[in-house]
Amino acid sequence: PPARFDIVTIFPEYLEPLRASLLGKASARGLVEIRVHNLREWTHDVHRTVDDAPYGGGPGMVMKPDVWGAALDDVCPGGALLVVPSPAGRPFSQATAQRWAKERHLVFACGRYEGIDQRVIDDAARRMRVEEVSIGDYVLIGGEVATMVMIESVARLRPGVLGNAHSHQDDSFSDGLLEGPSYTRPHSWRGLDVPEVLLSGDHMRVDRWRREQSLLRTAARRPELLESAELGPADHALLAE
Ligand SMILES: COc1cccc(COC(=O)c2cn[nH]c2)c1
Repeated sequence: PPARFDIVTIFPEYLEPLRASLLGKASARGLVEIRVHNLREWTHDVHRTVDDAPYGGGPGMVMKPDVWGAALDDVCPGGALLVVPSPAGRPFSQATAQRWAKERHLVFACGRYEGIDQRVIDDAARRMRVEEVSIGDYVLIGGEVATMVMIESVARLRPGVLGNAHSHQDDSFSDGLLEGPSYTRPHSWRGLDVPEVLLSGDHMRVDRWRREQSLLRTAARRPELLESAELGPADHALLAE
């Protein structure tokens, strides 16, 4: 059965890229089902207002609870998982993507302005699972781009979405370390040569070299990942050098 992604947004055209390329093909093949809903369909006034001034004052605007409540009543059946992209959310990671890839139905609420009235989330949590999730420590204009990031990372884990050319078994982070450098032909390019080990045909040596490159790159760029990675004595020896 296809995984279903519903997205509620005031900028439906922002989600057009999901129709293109890989995900477009996956949708066409019935592997995933992506539906985009315009939040303004649930407004009640002639101006189709979705936001209002924040109680307690302060800058910016807050998205109205009644409009969102009406939209989520229609879009979310009981069993769905509601995702709210937000700078204030729990961090999104590959582990989140793996967990969500098992879900039948994900609904993404794309907030803008200063956010969505908290009661929308509190009310939704009465009848479905709700997760406020951050894709990183920076502030976007709205949740649409974060939603595309998350849908892409989840959809690619669904069987059949990726051609078998690039399986996700050996994803980055699959062993908790960063991927090292990659090379392809020609073996010499602008005076830069491919590391000789990769041309050696010695698979044991290649595997060991790649592990070393992952360790060194992780130590240099993301040392905090080393704590949770499974390192053997050879790994510790290399890092101690
Ligand atoms: C729900 O309320 C808001 C308010 C403002 C922006 C957004 C969009 O999300 C982000 O900016 C984001 C997500 N991960 N990192 C940044 C949502």
